[in-house]
Amino acid sequence: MIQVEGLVKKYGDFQVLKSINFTVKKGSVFGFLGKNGAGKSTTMNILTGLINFNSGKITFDGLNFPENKNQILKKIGYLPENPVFYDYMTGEEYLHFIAGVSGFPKGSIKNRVEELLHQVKLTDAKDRRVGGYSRGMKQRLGLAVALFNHPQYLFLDEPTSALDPQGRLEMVELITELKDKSITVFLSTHILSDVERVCDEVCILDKGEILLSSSLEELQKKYIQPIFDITFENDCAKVAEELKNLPWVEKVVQEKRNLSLYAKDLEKAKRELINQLGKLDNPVVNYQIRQGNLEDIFIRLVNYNDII
Ligand SMILES: Nc1ncnc2c1ncn2[C@@H]1O[C@H](COP(=O)(O)OP(=O)(O)OP(=O)(O)O)[C@@H](O)[C@H]1O
Repeated sequence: MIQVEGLVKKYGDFQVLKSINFTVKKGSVFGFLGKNGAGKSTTMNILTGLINFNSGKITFDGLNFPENKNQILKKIGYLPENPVFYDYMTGEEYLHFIAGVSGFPKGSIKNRVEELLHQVKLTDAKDRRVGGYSRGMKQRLGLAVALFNHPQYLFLDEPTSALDPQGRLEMVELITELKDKSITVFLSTHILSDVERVCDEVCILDKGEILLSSSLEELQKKYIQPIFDITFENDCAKVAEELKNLPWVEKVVQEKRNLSLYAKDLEKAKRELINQLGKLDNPVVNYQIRQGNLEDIFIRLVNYNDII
């Protein structure tokens, strides 16, 4: 278990992390979410010992960090956002190189490399130069590096954000397989559908503060509610302004002719919305009530429109 209490990080006068608290349960996949600049990489860099922090307490399985840094780092694997390789080496050579520099027992290297290449599905590409790998393949090679020493804790910084849908799917599948091996995964991302697929716990960081920390299941129970999606014949910015002011409306998100309405009082919304729409001079061409997902929760909690 990782416990973070009152963690503060400052750069000069700028407080990047404003006394944050969270717990990562053993064996869970912990989704650490936030917009660009929220402080995700800073938190990961602190937890993986790359940078210091100003105040607060961090423990890994009850062991204080950084007092027991060397002991703790042995249990950690880290895949940075943009892993860097020697492009002239093949995937297999690169893993042998990593084994050498990390002091892995010589007699076991060959087997471990083979095992990892198989695990990250690069066996067929092991003799190709890394320079010719796709981004997805490079991320998977980076994952193999992070997994080399059988870590108990794996930190993945935006592992899917630069990938195409196929690459993302492959990475998410690999993370799901790690869950079965009881590795605790700390996954920083802003791709909400990936979080929904693979995470057990979710923590939302916004401007250096934790907005919410909960299991995905609780979050869905508490926040997921139906959403009214309406398409108009014409741009509906004016309609959105009018609806926003109604007492039973929580939030309205509008783009061109489309509008999504989140209701404070669902029963009232079901009855009143139709009446309101009938009074407008902008005809409705589509109206549906849809079950919300994690993206909708985010839109309600923070303005995530710029990243989704
Ligand atoms: N070395 C530094 N010196 C000064 N400010 C920094 C430094 N590193 C990060 N910051 C600032 O701290 C804030 C948080 O940055 P961080 O990289 O942790 O965010 P993030 O949530 O990981 O965002 P992204 O998704 O863009 O990587 C940003 O405002 C950033 O400009």
